[in-house]
Amino acid sequence: MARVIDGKAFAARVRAEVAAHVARLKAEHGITPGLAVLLVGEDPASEVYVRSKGKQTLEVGMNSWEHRLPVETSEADLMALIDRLNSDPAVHGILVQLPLPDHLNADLVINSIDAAKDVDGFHISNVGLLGTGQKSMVPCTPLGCLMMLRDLHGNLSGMSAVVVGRSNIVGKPMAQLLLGDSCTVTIAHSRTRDLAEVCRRADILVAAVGRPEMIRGDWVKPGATVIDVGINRIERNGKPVLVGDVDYASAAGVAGAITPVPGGVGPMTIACLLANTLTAACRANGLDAPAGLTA
Ligand SMILES: NC(=O)C1=CN([C@@H]2O[C@H](COP(=O)(O)OP(=O)(O)OC[C@H]3O[C@@H](n4cnc5c(N)ncnc54)[C@H](OP(=O)(O)O)[C@@H]3O)[C@@H](O)[C@H]2O)C=CC1
Ligand SMILES: Nc1nc(=O)c2c([nH]1)NC[C@@H]1CN(c3ccc(C(=O)N[C@@H](CCC(=O)O)C(=O)O)cc3)C=[N+]21
Repeated sequence: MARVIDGKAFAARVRAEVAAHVARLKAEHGITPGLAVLLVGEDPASEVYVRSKGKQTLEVGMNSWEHRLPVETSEADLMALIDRLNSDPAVHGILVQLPLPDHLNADLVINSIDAAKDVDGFHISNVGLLGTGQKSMVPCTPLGCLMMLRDLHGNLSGMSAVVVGRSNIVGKPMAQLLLGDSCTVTIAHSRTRDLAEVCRRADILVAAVGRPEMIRGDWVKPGATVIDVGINRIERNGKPVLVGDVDYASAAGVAGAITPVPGGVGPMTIACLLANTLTAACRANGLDAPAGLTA
């Protein structure tokens, strides 16, 4: 049976490390890192995440602001708020919760955030910096996956990595980070032929598809490390349950290590958001960001 990678415990360690650095920043430099989260409309899943982010931000000693805006908020009003936060020196990180309502252009909104405060790493400047191997803000979910992989394997150099999914928020940045660590990277997607065969080549298999339990045990190379990014709410025996993009029951029998859902990648995403806010606060004040909490 595969070793289960405990993302919840790992995330708690990351948060403790962030909290220690925050305490030192306050004591030695008088700086308190601050994160502003913007939520437009009332998506129930987003509500849960935003509340959880706010709570954990305060727990590590940072300032937290939540801006809840009505669903009919105009692009101009949202961007005016972002402008204010961009020029507020107490705000080191700005996150606009996605998805946005249809009448708002997410690219336009995200690119109006000061790239140095873009703790999601979605701004076009950060995407370009990551792609060219320069210092940037790195998307939280892929960063969390990378931290777990480095912890497990030490050096990823030369390993064969397959990322299933090519979204801008998970699949593509994940592939860039694995490439940066010298993996041989394949990006698979809905048009990939023989997906099962492609997956079976992976020493590291990252699933970011959004299809409940699509990746089965016989797609997994024996001993491979499986990272399941998927968060799918389905009904089983009449009860709502959370499952990943990997069929855990069959994959755990074949893999060498696997992340569960829940308790795997999800908690690491929020821990990395706090790490990125700390990184942004350090850099805004001309200080180095703590190694180990960045890519
Ligand atoms: N744990 C966490 O912190 C986070 C979890 N998530 C979860 O991760 C999953 C992926 O999210 P996200 O990247 O935003 O999703 P998107 O819907 O943006 O992208 C899904 C990707 O999967 C590909 N895909 C869809 N169906 C198939 C298929 N049958 N075979 C192969 N590839 C397929 C799509 O291919 P194509 O491009 O060809 O359409 C696309 O590239 C979701 O379950 C989401 O909830 C997301 C963010 C954070
Ligand atoms: N601008 C932006 N940045 C994001 O990073 C972002 C976003 N928008 N929109 C939505 C997705 C999704 N996402 C998750 C965060 C935490 C868990 C998480 O903590 N999951 C728990 C379970 C939580 C539950 O029970 O619902 C777990 O997997 O154990 C999951 C998913 C961040 N996202």
